Amino acid sequence: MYVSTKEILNKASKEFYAVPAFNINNLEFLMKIIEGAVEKNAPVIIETSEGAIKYAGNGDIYRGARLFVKMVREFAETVNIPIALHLDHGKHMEFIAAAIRAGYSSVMIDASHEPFKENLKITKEVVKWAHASGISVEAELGQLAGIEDNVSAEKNVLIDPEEAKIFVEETGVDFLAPAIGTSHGAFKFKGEAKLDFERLKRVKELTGIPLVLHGASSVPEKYVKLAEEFEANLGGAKGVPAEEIKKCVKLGINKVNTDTDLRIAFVAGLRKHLKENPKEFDPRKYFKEGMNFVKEVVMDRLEFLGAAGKA
Ligand SMILES: O=C(COP(=O)(O)O)NO
Ligand SMILES: [Ca+2]
Ligand code: NA
Ligand SMILES: [Zn+2]
Repeated sequence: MYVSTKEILNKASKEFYAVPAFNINNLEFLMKIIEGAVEKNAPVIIETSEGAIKYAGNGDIYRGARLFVKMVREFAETVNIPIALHLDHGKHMEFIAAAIRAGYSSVMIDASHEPFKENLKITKEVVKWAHASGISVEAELGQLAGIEDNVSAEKNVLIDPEEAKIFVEETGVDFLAPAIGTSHGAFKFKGEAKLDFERLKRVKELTGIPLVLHGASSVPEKYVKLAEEFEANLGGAKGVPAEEIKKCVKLGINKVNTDTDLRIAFVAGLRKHLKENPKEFDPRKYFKEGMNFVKEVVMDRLEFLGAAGKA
């Protein structure tokens, strides 16, 4: 079923488990995410960044958004697990407009690089606008270091729990992404992962709404090693250990954004297959191994987040 993200996340918030939000850019990743979620009998959130929409629409934003809605709805309406489609890191109004018009389940307005008051103002407008079409909204407070699609933040600016309370009350936002120490991409931490659990606990207490963990890929050693065996160069790649993410779920994280792990799993399989099958030129064959690794990551994540069996 194609459902609202709010429905999926309110249930998860009540029962203290989390649902992964997997980023896609194409059919191949979408197929394996759905397959994995069906096998795990789990709800799943599909999300696309602004870059993914530009990529799919070949620059035509509305066409890209519409293509993803049609692909995801086609899958959702033929399986009996709840599936939502979410605009990830919406920063420009034309993407938010396209996602709302195309029929996304939810949109993120990411104005977290703006000063608090500005972020609040922008988010409040988007909430009014999206809610008028029955679409739920995610916003972000604080900044994740690293590249966020087209905005690069130098350093982590952690969320202020007291500000979060005011922000949620004033904007009516449906779910909130608190910056608590993660960052996007494959190179997250210099040393050990350090997430501010106390701060997360406080944000949940003061807001009481579903919370989102960005930059939540674990960058599993297994796929990094395999990719490097076949000439990848991912030296120093480091993610958030699954145990740390599980602690976040216990403290109130309900949506766990995962992009990098699928990319690394896929490229490991692709490199391996191409190297081992120099005669192969059928994409249905040479994509297969990487697609199966994507499915492995999906099923493992659904399991450890507690979403398995919750469809
Ligand atoms: O936050 C993410 C994904 O983060 P990763 O790079 O850790 O997969 N998307 O919005
Ligand atoms: Ca941001
Ligand atoms: Na998001
Ligand atoms: Zn993110």
